[in-house]
Amino acid sequence: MKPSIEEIEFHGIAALRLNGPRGASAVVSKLGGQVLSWITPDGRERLFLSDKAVFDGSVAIRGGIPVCWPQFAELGDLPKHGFVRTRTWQAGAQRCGDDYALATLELSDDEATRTLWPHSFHLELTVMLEADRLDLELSVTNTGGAEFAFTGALHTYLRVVQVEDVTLEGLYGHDYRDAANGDVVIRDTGTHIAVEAEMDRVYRQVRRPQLLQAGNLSLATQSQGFHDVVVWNPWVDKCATMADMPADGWRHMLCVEAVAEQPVVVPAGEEWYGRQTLVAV
Ligand SMILES: O=P(O)(O)OC[C@H]1O[C@@H](O)[C@H](O)[C@@H](O)[C@@H]1O
Repeated sequence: MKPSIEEIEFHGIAALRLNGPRGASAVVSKLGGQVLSWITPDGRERLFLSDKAVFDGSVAIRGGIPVCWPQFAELGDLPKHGFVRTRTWQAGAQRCGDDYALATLELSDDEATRTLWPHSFHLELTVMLEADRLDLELSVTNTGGAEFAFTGALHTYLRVVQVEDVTLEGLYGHDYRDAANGDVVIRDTGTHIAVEAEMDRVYRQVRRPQLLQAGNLSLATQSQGFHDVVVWNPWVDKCATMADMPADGWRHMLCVEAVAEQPVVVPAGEEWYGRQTLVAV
């Protein structure tokens, strides 16, 4: 079947389904401009979506690939992770070829966003699905008359069978801020990371791709424009405090996020791009 794109309802909300080559598919919700599902040709769902996720826009949808913007985490006075996760984006350009399907979602400032953050902007999230690969690009255009600065992330929730059994390679030799342990900055000296407790690490200036290995399944991630990588798992206790996570949710996810932790300055009229690529290998 040739790649195609259709408008669907997913958990009761408007979304686009990208049907890619060899049976690959992805679902992108208009709420949040958020990828919620990515299935590779082997039939496996690669993204975690919480069974208790809320789809009414009152809180961000827990799982998939939320867009955090114009603030990452609590690095400022805005709501945590900014405000675009709970806004409705508009469908933009769509294109399909023999080996890809591509869709763009767009969001601009309005009165409500300007009340929170007094700047004019236009965001485009472009999702390109190929057989074993998913590319996300966030473009930020400053449509106002003065420069602004933002932090942000593509907050990717990877689905894993059992997080205790996975390793993540590619972060050797990088400094990280350990947000789960008093924000101390540590240099990673291990060849890989294993998750054995709550983990909330901001790896800085990451230059290499990361490789998530889980038994005979591997997934590579790489980012451009976003210079930092966050590795996050809430583990048992924090997960238990999260209303939109099942008790065992922590076990089935690992966030490997493409992050801009240092403020990115966009002059008036200019554009910035950041990307994250996920490849099933
Ligand atoms: O619950 P939220 O707002 O989606 O945030 C989830 C997590 O997102 C991660 O990016 C942060 O590093 C964590 O500190 C945070 O807890």
